[in-house]
Amino acid sequence: MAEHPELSAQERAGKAFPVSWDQFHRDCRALTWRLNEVGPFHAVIAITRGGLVPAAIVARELGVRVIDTVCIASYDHNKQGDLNVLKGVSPDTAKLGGGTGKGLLIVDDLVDTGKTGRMVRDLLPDAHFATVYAKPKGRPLVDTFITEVSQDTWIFFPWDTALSFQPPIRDGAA
Ligand SMILES: O=P(O)(O)OC[C@H]1O[C@H](OP(=O)(O)OP(=O)(O)O)[C@H](O)[C@@H]1O
Ligand SMILES: Nc1nc2[nH]cnc2c(=O)[nH]1
Ligand SMILES: [Mg+2]
Repeated sequence: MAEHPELSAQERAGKAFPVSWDQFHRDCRALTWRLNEVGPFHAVIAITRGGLVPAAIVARELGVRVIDTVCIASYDHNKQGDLNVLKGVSPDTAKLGGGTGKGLLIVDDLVDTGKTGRMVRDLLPDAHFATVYAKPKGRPLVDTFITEVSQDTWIFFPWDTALSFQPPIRDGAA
């Protein structure tokens, strides 16, 4: 970050990895196949907001109906600032996890630098932490993930994007 402070994380990333709804759904189902070998889980905890969509799909596939959130804000659009825990797990969920998160499944869309992952690990050290995508810096913090992308890739999620015209590759499209 210090090398190009004027650039956003997205601009520094360079490569774009756009993900469609269909692809995301398939990746979440693939994640659940792996998680099904690890559970059962008492509850699913979504790291908002990006974790809400994968958490809904994973909870549906695992048959888990207790769903909680940890609300963390770090990137303001695409620049990472200080992490801010706006809401922790509810007392009911904390009790299910024996205080340390044992038997709880934390879900997020991705790990990048690992700062968010580190914070949830500190909150619930014995919980299982799953993400759909992982970049190398954050990967050691995740127990289960599906696809690794390089650190200089920016993932575009379907809820942040819309279909738009693309110029032909011959004319210089990326
Ligand atoms: O590994 P890190 O470098 O911490 O980055 C990963 C986090 O960044 C994004 O969330 P963001 O803070 O942008 O909030 P959002 O989920 O509400 O979009 C993403 O959903 C992860 O939670
Ligand atoms: N959408 C999106 N948000 C992020 N937050 C941290 N890294 C990323 C990324 O690659 N894509
Ligand atoms: Mg997030």
